[in-house]
Amino acid sequence: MLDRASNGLCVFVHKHEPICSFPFDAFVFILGPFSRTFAAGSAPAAAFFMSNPPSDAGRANAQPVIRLQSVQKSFALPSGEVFDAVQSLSLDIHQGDVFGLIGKSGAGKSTLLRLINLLERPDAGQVFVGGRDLTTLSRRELRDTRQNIGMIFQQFNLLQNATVFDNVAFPLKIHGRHSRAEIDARVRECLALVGLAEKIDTYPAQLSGGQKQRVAIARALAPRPQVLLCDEPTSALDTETTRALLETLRDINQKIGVTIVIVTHELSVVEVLCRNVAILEKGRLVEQFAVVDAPSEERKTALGREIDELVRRREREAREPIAPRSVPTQRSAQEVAYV
Ligand SMILES: Nc1ncnc2c1ncn2[C@@H]1O[C@H](COP(=O)(O)OP(=O)(O)OP(=O)(O)O)[C@@H](O)[C@H]1O
Repeated sequence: MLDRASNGLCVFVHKHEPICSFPFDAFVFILGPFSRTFAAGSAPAAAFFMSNPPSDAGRANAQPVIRLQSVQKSFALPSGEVFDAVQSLSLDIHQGDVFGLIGKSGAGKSTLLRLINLLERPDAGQVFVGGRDLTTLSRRELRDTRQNIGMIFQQFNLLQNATVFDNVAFPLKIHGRHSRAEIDARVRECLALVGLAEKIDTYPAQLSGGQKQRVAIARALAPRPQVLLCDEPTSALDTETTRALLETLRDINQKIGVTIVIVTHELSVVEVLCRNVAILEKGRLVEQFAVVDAPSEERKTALGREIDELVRRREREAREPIAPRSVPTQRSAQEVAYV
């Protein structure tokens, strides 16, 4: 049985005992795509999966996989005032891209990301994913269309009392239209993709933070989405684990062409992973550019200039010859001999 707790957590209850819990919106999001009501005419998500990212030339003419048109989102504050979190924002993201959303705390990054799958419904504007305007869909149609949009969260949101296998299989089982053999094969495929094949029978508590996030990625990819939304996926991870996870995300993007949209406050994440970036200030898009482009003197924002500086530094490091080994001094040679 499922219950919604007052603290916003979704709790699975058996004989009045809570079995596991995680944020309600995460549950709605994971569950949503796997309704039994898969309409015959809905977006053919599977057809998109395993497609290669188009070339830059092809992308220039292609329809964006995500199109936000003048989206607006406000929240009512306890004081009675209205806070404009996202203000008349338009944005195109193309198939196969790795797209970063950055900005200061409170700039509206997470709200914007959640507008893409309608975890937040815009007060105005349109949200197109895979060519469908999500704002016009019925609840049932939206559930079906969300098959096409995976999402991972900062705190992983795994089912603690389920094995890695069951966590990844969860969305496929709920959908109810896959055979056991299909689910088994798909779970193994996704775990191999994130480098966790050997952890299939372990529980989340036995995994490191980085491994938990990989399980979350595998679960998000299980239904073969066209888009993967990542909300601060490395914020709870140390530097080394972050680097490994970014490599995994890049690898996934290159292997299966899934479009990645990532919210982060770490500029190094943008520099290492993203092809394009949008900078938000007070709910508005103030700058957008291709990270791979040569640094430009025309950057409008401090964050844009900082990303340029990171790119320049990386280029300098790549050009610099490897420093020659220092010749040991007489003293250090003695120390080596002593050891
Ligand atoms: N449900 C809500 N009710 C009221 N205000 C909200 C709600 N969700 C977000 N906000 C407010 O909207 C603004 C933007 O929030 P959002 O989480 O999108 O920002 P962010 O750029 O992701 O910030 P951070 O980097 O700190 O996570 C913030 O001031 C936040 O307090």
